[in-house]
Formats: sequence, C-alpha cells, structure tokens
Amino acid sequence: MGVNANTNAANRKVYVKVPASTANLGPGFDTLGMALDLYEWIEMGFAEQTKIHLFGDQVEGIATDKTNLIYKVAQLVFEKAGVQHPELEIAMYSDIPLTRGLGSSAAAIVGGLAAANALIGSPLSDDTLFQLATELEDHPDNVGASLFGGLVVAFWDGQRAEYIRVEPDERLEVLVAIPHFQLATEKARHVLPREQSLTNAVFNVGHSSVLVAALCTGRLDMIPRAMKDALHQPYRAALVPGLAKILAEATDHGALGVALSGAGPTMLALVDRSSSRKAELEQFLLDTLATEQIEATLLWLNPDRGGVQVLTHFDAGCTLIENIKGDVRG
Ligand SMILES: Nc1ncnc2c1ncn2[C@@H]1O[C@H](COP(=O)(O)OP(=O)(O)OP(=O)(O)O)[C@@H](O)[C@H]1O
Ligand SMILES: N[C@@H](CCO)C(=O)O
Repeated sequence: MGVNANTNAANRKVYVKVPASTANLGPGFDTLGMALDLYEWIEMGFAEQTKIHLFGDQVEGIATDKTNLIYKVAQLVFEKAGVQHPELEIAMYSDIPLTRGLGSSAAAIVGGLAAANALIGSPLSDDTLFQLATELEDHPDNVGASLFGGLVVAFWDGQRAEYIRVEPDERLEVLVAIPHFQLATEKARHVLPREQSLTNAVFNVGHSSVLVAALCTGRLDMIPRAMKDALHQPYRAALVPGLAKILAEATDHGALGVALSGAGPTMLALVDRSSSRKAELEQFLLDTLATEQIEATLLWLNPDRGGVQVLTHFDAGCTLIENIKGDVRG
C-alpha cells in the first residue's frame, strides 16, 4: 500500500483510493477474495467541527454524522494509536454499489482505516489494519482484497486473521451482473444453516483447494470444475432469482467459472480475456435474469492489483470532487 506520511500539520488532508472486491470466490466461503477495478475515493482532514460530504450515485442512506462508518473506523485508528482527533472533515465519492455483494462496506472500512492512519503519519502497520478491518467486517476476504489488491486467500480464527496474496493471472477478466435490488449481507447470512454436513465441508475444502492451486499455477482449464460451492450458494439461490440457472449453465456460454459475489445479489463470471464468446455470455446472463423479471447492469472489470492507495499527487487546494473530475475519472 502506498503511504504518504510526513507531516502532522493541522490543515493536512489525505486522499485514498480503495477498490471494490468480490468475496466467497466460488467455494472459498469467507476465505477467498479478489479486488476489482471499481473504486471509492475518500478525502480526510482534521476539522473544527465534523463534516461529511458524499458524492456520486452510490451513497443513498449513508450517514453524514458521527455514525458514519468511515468516521467510526477513523476513530478506532486514533484510539489504537493513542491520539485524539474527534473532529474530521471527510469527503467520499464511490462507484461501488451498496449492498450488492461488491464489498462496499469492506471498501469503506479499509479506506477509512488507511486514510486515518495516513493522516497521523502511519503508526499502524498493514497487518494491524488488516486485523482491525477483519474484526469490523467479520470475515477477512473482502477487506484483505481491498487492502492488498489481487487475490487474497485468508482465514480468521476469531483471534487473528492470516492471508496470502496471489497475483491474479493476466488472462482473467471479470463480468459482473449487478441486479437492481439490494441484498444486505446480514439478511443473506441469515438464510444459511448454522450447521453443515461433513459431505458439504469435504466438497468445499476439495474444490477450494483445487481452485486456489489452479489460480496459483495458471490452470485456467480447471476453473470450471473447481469453482463450485455447497456451503452458501444453494441456500441463497432463493434470494436471487436466476442464480441457480446461471450457476448451472454459464460455463456452457463461455464463462470459466461463475459465483455469487459476496453475499449477492451480484453474480460474477471469470472469463478468459481472449474468449470469443463474451457477447454470448452477456446475452445468456441478461436473458436469464429477464426471464425472472430482474433488471441488471453488466460490467466488465479487471482484477485490481494495488489494493488501497494513499494518493500523493492531488493538489491540496482542490476538493475531492474537483480532483476526481480533473484527475481520476478524466
Ligand atoms: N462508503 C460508505 N460509507 C459509509 N457506510 C458504508 C459505505 N459503504 C457501505 N457502507 C455501509 O455498508 C452497508 C453495506 O454492507 P453489506 O455488507 O450489506 O454489503 P456490501 O458490503 O456491499 O456487500 P458484500 O459484503 O456482500 O460484498 C451499507 O448499507 C452501508 O451501511
Ligand atoms: N462472506 C460474506 C459476504 C461478504 O461480506 C458472506 O457470504 O456472508
């Protein structure tokens, strides 16, 4: 993660760019995440009175007072570092849709932690930020991907989170179908059984192990067989019309593998970027969802490789939104 840490000036501001992520990649329930090139930008500075400004289409319902998630995680960083900065000015612009399974909450947590840490000279290590983020999000795969970029293979035992970052294969491209309805992780988690059979456990351990090995060794040919899950997708299919058919048939239409992204409702296909069947896959997804009267937006994305970035090139005289318009989004 790139960090700019050189001054404690009262008027200092930091700018952070943090990627979206997909969690539960196939059989990797709560363990396998990948960062995606869809971003949220956060500007944070000290203030006399807290102000939170939100920009973009993806901010409906987000709090603009001290209950805001970014404000709250910033205060956790200050507490951990033994400093007090109760008043902050925060601006946020996001292209990551809320409650769709693309890691919006993880991006807010990671972005808030990284911005607050940079603002006070980066006393906390990347590992400390990862531990804090995992505790807040409750699972390490989204937050690990947003922090470190690439593919993150992780577990959390309730005490510590551990991870290994894997560089995504250059040939991998991602197609997401984002339904126009929200599905909160809390609700999608509620439909899962508290206990699972040994058969399901063995199924996921085997498939997840082979999927990770395939992703580490460039065995894209193994993805269609390995990217299957028995722990959460079968239960969540009832919440996402069209999901069962898409899981069963997308590989017949050019996908290497397909999964519910995070807790859904977004569905994600891994695709070989040289495939000649991209239009066929798009049509299959749209037709399947239309049959279920589900409107959805399709987006072609790439794995993000850098994770959260503290940006150093912004002109301190500009607001976040001016910078985004001028520099980031062209
Ligand atoms: N930038 C943000 N600032 C403040 N709160 C946010 C921000 N982004 C997300 N949130 C909070 O996180 C909630 C969404 O979290 P949730 O875990 O349900 O979905 P998700 O993170 O988009 O999907 P998933 O975890 O399945 O990938 C939002 O309703 C909002 O309360
Ligand atoms: N791993 C989480 C989703 C990511 O927030 C779940 O499936 O409930």
